[in-house]
This record gives sequence, C-alpha cells and structure tokens, in this order.
Amino acid sequence: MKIENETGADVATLRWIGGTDGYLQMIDQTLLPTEFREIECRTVETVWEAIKKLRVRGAPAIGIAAAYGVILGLQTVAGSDRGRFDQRLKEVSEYLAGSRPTAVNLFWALERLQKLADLSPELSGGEMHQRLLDDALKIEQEDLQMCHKIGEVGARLLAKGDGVLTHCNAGGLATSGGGTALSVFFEAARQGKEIHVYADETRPLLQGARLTTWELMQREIPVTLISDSMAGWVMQEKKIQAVVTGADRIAANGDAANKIGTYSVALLAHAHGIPFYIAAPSSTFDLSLESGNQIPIEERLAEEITNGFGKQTAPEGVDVYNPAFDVTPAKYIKGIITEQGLIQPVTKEEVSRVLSTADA
Ligand SMILES: CSC[C@H]1O[C@H](OP(=O)(O)O)[C@H](O)[C@@H]1O
Repeated sequence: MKIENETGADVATLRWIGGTDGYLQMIDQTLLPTEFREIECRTVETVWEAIKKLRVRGAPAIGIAAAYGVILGLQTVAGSDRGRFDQRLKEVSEYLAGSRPTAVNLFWALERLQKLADLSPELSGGEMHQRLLDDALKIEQEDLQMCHKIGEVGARLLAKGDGVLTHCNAGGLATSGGGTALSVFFEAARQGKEIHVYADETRPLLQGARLTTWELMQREIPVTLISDSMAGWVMQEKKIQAVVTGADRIAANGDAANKIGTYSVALLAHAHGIPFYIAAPSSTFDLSLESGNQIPIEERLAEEITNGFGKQTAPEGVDVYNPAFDVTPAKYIKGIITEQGLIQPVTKEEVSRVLSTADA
C-alpha cells in the first residue's frame, strides 16, 4: 500500500530492492499503529519469521512475500549448476510452505514459481534466478491491478451514505497495496459515496483496531472502531447496510475461510437481512477443494489470547483454543467480489464461470 510515512515519502507494504542479489523491504505490521518501521529481509529465514509473526500478513501480501523469499533463498546457490539450483528451489519452497497453512496465496505463488522453473530446464541457475525474480515482481504488480479492479467491482454494490462493517484487515497492508475489502471502500469514497466504515477490532491480534482504522484514517474515510461483540448490535441499530470482508482461501463451491469471527459476522448479517460480501482476487481461490471443510485452519499460540500485547488476562495454564480462521458457508455469502467480476449467486457453477471470464 502507498502511504506517507513521517518523512512524507511514499512507501509500499513490501517491495523488492535491487536485482537477484537484492533484498525485501517491508512494513513491520506488528508495530502499527504506534510505530511505523520498515524492516529488511535478506534471508529466506527472515521472510519465514516475518510471515509467521504477522510482520507481513494478509493472503495476497503473504503470497508476494513468499515469492520474494524464494529469490532470497536462491541467493545461496548463485553461480551453482542448475541441478543444485533446482534442488535449492524445492528446499526453500517447502520451507516457506511451512510458515502458515491457510492463506492459499502462499502456495499459489510458490507453485507458480516452480512451474516457471520447470518450463525452462535449459537455462542456467543465474538465468533462472533472474526469470523468477521477474515473475515475483510481476506477481506484485498483478496483485496491485487486481486490487484496483476489485475496488471498481465492489464499489458498485454500495450506495451513498451506507454504513459498512468489516472484520480484520483486508487493506493495502494485506496486499501489494490496494487492498481487497478496503479497496471497495477506497473506491466508493473516491466516487463520493460518503460511506462510514465500522471496523471490528478483531481479537486476538487486533488487525481491525490496529491496521484497518489506521489505513482508513490515513485516507480520511470515516471509521468507527467497535469491539467484536458489538457487530450484532450495530446491525440491529440499522447502522450497517452491507458487510465486506477479505478471505484467505475460497473453495470451489464458494465457501470462504477468513479471520476468526467472520463466520459469526456472516450469521449476524444473515439474521438482519444485511448483504455479506467477500472481496478477494482470483489468487485466493483453491478450486482443488470441493468445499470449505477441506480448508486447513491455522491454530496459533495460546499466549496470543492469554497474554495479548504483553498483558496477562487469563490464569496461568488455562486451556486455550486459538484457531486463526473460520469458514463461512457460501449460503451466507451474497456475493464474492473479484477482479474478474461479481460472483453472485455464490455457487460452484458461478465461481467457475466468473473465474474463467476474460479480463473483466
Ligand atoms: C486480503 S486477505 C486479508 C485477510 O488475511 C487476514 O489474516 P491474517 O491477518 O491472519 O493474515 C484476515 O483473514 C484478512 O481478512
């Protein structure tokens, strides 16, 4: 995402600096909103740690970071023969695939680079390294364009003066720059629709409180922070005319995995007759899965709940269950906003039809 830091310079959520011997620069999102700091990743291990610790997070951003992580990992075999290069490529891909299990964009990016390498076995390691970097850069640029198109498709669904609720952060920080759910809000605001966003704080890591409010305030879009437990009440009070969230993996039938709590929000929206939309690029779909019950759900450390942000709020040794995602069945999703167009109704047939449509 492009934001002005204290020096007034434009910075990106993450970006590659230099050539194949370069490095990855990213905003450390664990420090926001109180501190804006860019960190440098010069090894694949530092990228793995950044993904695991959510310094970089959000399905598309994780995919882009993983692609650049591969480039970093291959630096250790610069100048080696192609056989050693290919072996290292598999090593770093498997390593990065172990960082977080749910966001399919991570695996989509790794598989894309592997397929590219498989297409040209005749190239030297050095030539292939450059080709993979070129494609990693392309992944980032393609994501930026997809975010923009998602905004255009989704903004049509919002009316002037709408109250819209979102959960977690599906903004520029979760992508190459334009966001998915927040891209819809950015574009609606640009069109003068004067929307008002209600942002769930999103326990336990507070991506909504820390990141979504910060992004919207950066752009002077009206935003009200609410606790997760308030979502139903603001709907009952008719403050909400639509809900738009992101996604981390969408199955062939349209079932969608997203941050824990999204399923509850979808049920609440359904109970109040409020349309619930998912905004996601085509790289977030996993058509190999028939339905959402096959989506792997990441479980994270108990400390994120019992000692959130360093404050102990539960007895030592309490039993904790901390799934980072849940799955919303397609029947509760009014439409899926993609760069290829709106998937509505959300059915296997419509998913397949829209995703196979030429550029929207
Ligand atoms: C545009 S994808 C954003 C998606 O990713 C978030 O998960 P996390 O912060 O754990 O990476 C959340 O599910 C968002 O909706």
